[in-house]
Amino acid sequence: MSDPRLPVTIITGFLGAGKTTLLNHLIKKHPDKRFAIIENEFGDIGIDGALIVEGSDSIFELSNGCICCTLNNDLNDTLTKLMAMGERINHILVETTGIADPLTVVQSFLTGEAVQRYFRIDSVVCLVDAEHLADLMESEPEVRNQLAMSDVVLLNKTDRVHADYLATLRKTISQMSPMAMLHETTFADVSHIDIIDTNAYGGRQVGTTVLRFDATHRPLVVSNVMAPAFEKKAHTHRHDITSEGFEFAGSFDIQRFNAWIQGFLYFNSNTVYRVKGLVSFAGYDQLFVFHAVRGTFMLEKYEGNFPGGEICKMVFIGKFLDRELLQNSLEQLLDGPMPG
Ligand SMILES: Nc1nc2c(ncn2[C@@H]2O[C@H](COP(=O)(O)OP(=O)(O)OP(=O)(O)O)[C@@H](O)[C@H]2O)c(=O)[nH]1
Repeated sequence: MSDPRLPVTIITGFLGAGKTTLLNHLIKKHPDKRFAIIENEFGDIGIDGALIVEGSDSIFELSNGCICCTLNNDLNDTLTKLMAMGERINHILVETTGIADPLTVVQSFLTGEAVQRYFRIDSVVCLVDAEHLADLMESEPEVRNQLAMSDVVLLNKTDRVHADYLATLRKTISQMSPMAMLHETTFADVSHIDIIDTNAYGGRQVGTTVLRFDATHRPLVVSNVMAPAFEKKAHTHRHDITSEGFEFAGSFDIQRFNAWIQGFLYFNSNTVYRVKGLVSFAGYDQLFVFHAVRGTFMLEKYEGNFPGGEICKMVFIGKFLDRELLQNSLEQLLDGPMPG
């Protein structure tokens, strides 16, 4: 008998690796699915929700924190709401923040009898940015945790590195995550790869001895797959990465913006990991999406519904961010006479 529980795909991967891009591919690839999406953003100004293509009526945004620590209770509340939605959904996609430890997110689905009875983790999918993996493995412990917890690894952005280098990356990844299925992708294109309903997580549990079963709880047995009852560890990891969000009711001058952002990213590429924006520019009657991952950036037309008006939302994620300096710099980019 097939497992009647609601499958959950957890999408992890460092900042800018391609998680939202994958999510959009999955929605388009599976028009038959009634997805609920849990979108977690590290910052008070949410942008990712606006970047998700049409196809799901149920998007839960958990912003201003990380579901692996401060927002863990919010995640539990969301799971309670999802349980009440019944047949309206048949698969859950969770996009974690780029700095989340997926273990804690996984634990949320394995803690509490009602949750264990209702949900099953289908797989933990990790997006890897081929261009930046080597540097990030050195500086960001979360990247190692994300790889270690994954059942499926998508080595993404293969267009950004030399083909010979991919062999080295494959070796590094298989050392960190020997049990994961590894695929190479560009723009997280999974049209030829099965990601949904692979039961990779359950498959991993059968016969594995690395997960510790807590003898004080009776583990649920469903289709011969044991769900381990994790002991919730005190969560000690500390994010020294911070996020600063800004919102202006106005438009940027495109030339000032271009000149400033290029210099800013060039001089701060070691500390600014990610910049996202939804921006209007003076003289253009549409919104633009701005993405920067380290020094690389792109600007594209916003395809979603835009009620009109002028708005500029920018989010910066990195280390040692100076809010006041950023605020002053962005104000100078607004259309009109340069402020004092
Ligand atoms: N060159 C290239 N760019 C990519 C690829 N995949 C995604 N991108 C771009 O990388 C940027 C970040 O992609 P997202 O999907 O937003 O990344 P994310 O992991 O959701 O980012 P966060 O939510 O900030 O952690 C966007 O501009 C994407 O278009 C790829 O394979 N190659």
